[in-house]
Amino acid sequence: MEDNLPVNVREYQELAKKALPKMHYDYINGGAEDEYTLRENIAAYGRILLRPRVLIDVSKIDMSTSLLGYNMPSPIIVAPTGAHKLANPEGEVATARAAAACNTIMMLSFSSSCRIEEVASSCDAIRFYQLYVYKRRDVSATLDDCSTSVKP
Ligand SMILES: Cc1cc2nc3c(=O)[nH]c(=O)nc-3n(C[C@H](O)[C@H](O)[C@H](O)COP(=O)(O)O)c2cc1C
Repeated sequence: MEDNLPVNVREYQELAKKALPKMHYDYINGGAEDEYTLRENIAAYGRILLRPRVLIDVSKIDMSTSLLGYNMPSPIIVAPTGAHKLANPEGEVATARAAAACNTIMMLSFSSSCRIEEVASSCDAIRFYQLYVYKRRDVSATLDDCSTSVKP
């Protein structure tokens, strides 16, 4: 394995900061308003302590679970996040391919920088779509039709 691979979120964060234009990095790294929820989310994860299973056979571990009837190898999915092309020219198509490689669920954001059909046809990940219900219900209905009509 390469020595210089990032080992945690903080190290990925540092790499992203170097690689991305400031505006794109700030959008991805920032939270809404005063970022109270962002800080609370990080603190919440910090309160979850993992007990190391020292001297226990971990050669066969099973973290599999299911979500809405879909089986997956671990309880980790791609949350809906907008504008992936800010970070990668292939955008959500690349993210969906990564989700498929991990056998996990790709949840496409309403603010996707790729078309629903484009993402759907690019990989066989299990795909969810995040739909906002607008005052103009015809807009929501069109997106709903579009997301459910693409091939499973
Ligand atoms: C850059 C960015 C873009 C996001 N875009 C969306 C979005 O388009 N739709 C949405 O429902 N949530 C969006 N979110 C919220 C995430 O889906 C998720 O709820 C949030 O990051 C908290 O999840 P976490 O605690 O697992 O990090 C976005 C979050 C980030 C950081």
